[in-house]
Amino acid sequence: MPDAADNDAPAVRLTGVRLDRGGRTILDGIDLAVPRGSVTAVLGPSGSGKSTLLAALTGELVPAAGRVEVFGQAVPQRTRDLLELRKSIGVLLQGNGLLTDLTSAENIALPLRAHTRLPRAVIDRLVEMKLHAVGLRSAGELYPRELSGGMARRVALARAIALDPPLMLYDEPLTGLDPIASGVITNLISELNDRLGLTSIIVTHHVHETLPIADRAVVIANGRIVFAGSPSELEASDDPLVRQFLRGEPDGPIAFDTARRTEAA
Ligand SMILES: Nc1ncnc2c1ncn2[C@@H]1O[C@H](COP(=O)(O)OP(=O)(O)OP(=O)(O)O)[C@@H](O)[C@H]1O
Repeated sequence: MPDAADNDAPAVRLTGVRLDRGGRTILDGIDLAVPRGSVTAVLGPSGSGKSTLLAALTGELVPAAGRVEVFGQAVPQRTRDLLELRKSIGVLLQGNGLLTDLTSAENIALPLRAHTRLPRAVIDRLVEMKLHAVGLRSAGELYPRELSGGMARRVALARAIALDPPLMLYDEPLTGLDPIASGVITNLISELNDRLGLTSIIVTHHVHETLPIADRAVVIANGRIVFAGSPSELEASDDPLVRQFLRGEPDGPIAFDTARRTEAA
């Protein structure tokens, strides 16, 4: 959890960060500050390094250069310190990650069981509150296979906020959802951010669904940040890279086949 002394630091700060994977540089020269309380959309084409950026925030990936800070503290490398930091970061992964042989309530209780010594009755109450927060009060006894895609995503979200983390990271939270379920999830992300006083970072290529709830947008392409600013500045940008990305055009300054080339290598 953040120290009182770090109250002025941004929720996340990257300074001169380089991230390598499989012996290849994925992102370089990354400077980014995410203000506390904001919702930041990290946009970019497939394979541009959005998930890689999140991996650096959770300490899963150690930067090859530069510094990554969360609430004013450098992301530690020592396992024990890293586990402590991770309690303050809620992550909603692309595939929900729900355990299929546990009910929704049991899934949400998992982080509470793993990281607290709270009595069973208190955990049950907290689980109820989290289900309520995502609008699924009566779904606790359902198994993941009994949930629609949108409901499963909401249960995963309830589990991600189980420990009341001040920082939420969303990796493609809208993938596989129909427009109605997408709307429910984006509203929930925004509402939870405001109501619980969180900071949220949403990695996505669903630009038009995500920008309405974002305070800030960051676009990464060709291994670097090509835009950082407000959603309206993004829409108004005449940077060729940004325009190509927003319009989804295959030809232009963004090398869209980067990921494919890497997989073949
Ligand atoms: N564990 C890994 N080892 C080696 N290379 C990796 C690893 N994970 C990702 N990469 C490569 O790093 C690059 C960036 O991947 P990343 O998943 O961060 O992109 P992304 O922008 O999140 O893509 P998507 O939108 O498709 O999820 C890709 O070229 C990918 O092949």
